Amino acid sequence: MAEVLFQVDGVTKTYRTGDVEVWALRGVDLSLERGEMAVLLGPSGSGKSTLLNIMGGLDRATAGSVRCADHELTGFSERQLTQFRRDHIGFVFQFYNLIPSLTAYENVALVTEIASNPMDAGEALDMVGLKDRMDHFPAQLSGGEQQRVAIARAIVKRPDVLLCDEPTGALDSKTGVLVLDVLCRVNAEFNTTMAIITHNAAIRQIAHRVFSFRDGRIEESSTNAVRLPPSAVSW
Ligand SMILES: Nc1ncnc2c1ncn2[C@@H]1O[C@H](COP(=O)(O)OP(=O)(O)OP(=O)(O)O)[C@@H](O)[C@H]1O
Repeated sequence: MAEVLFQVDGVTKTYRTGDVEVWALRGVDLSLERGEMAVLLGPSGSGKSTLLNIMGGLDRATAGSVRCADHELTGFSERQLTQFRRDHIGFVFQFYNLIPSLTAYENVALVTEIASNPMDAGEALDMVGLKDRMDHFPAQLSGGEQQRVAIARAIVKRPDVLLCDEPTGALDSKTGVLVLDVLCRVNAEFNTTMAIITHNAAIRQIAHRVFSFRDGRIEESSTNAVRLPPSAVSW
C-alpha cells in the first residue's frame, strides 16, 4: 500500500485583526501519498496559501492536526518547525527570491551548506536544464530561468516534499510549461511529493490529484485517470 506522507485532519485557521476575525480555513482534511503530485485550485482568498504554509511549517493551525511522516507538527516549537522545514520541505513561490549578487550556482550552493544530505549544486542545476547558465547572475536570466534556479535551490537538499505557491503565476504560458516540466521531472525521478497552487485550472491535468478550495474548505477532490504532460497544457 502507498505510504501516506501528509495527513491533515480538521485544520482550521483564524486570523484576528482587532475585533475582526477571518476564517481562512474551516476544517480541512487532506492526505498526500509519497510521490503524489497534487494541484490545489480555488478562488482568491479560499485558503490555499494558508494551508500550504501550515503544511510547510511556516504557519500554525488554530485547531486540527498536521502530520508529515512521523512528525506531528501541531505541537512543535518554533525551533522544531524550523528544523522540520530545513530537513523535509522545499518551497517554490511565485517570485523567485534569488539573491541578486550571487550567481545561479551560488544561490543554490548556499542551501547545501546547511542541509544534511544535499546533492551537488551543479547536479540540481543540471536537473532543471541550466547547467550551462551556472555562472550567470539572476539579472542575466529570464523569469522562467530564474524560477528554474529557484526550483534547483528547493530540491538541492533532497526534500521529501515540494510546496509550490503559484510557481507559474508570473510567467507566460510557454515559459510556465517549461517550469511545470521541471516539476514533473523532479516528481518522477526523485519521487518528491508535491502540492502546487495555481489559478490556471488547465494545470489540473498534470496532477495525480486535484483539490478545489472554496471558503476555507476543500469543496471537491478528484483523481486524474490520465495525466497530461505539461506540453499538452496551455492557458
Ligand atoms: N496574515 C493574515 N492576516 C489576516 N488575514 C489573513 C492573513 N493571511 C491570510 N488571511 C486571510 O485568509 C483568507 C485565506 O487567504 P489565503 O491567502 O490562504 O487564500 P488563497 O486561496 O491562497 O488566495 P490567493 O489565491 O489570492 O493567494 C483570506 O481571506 C485572507 O485575507
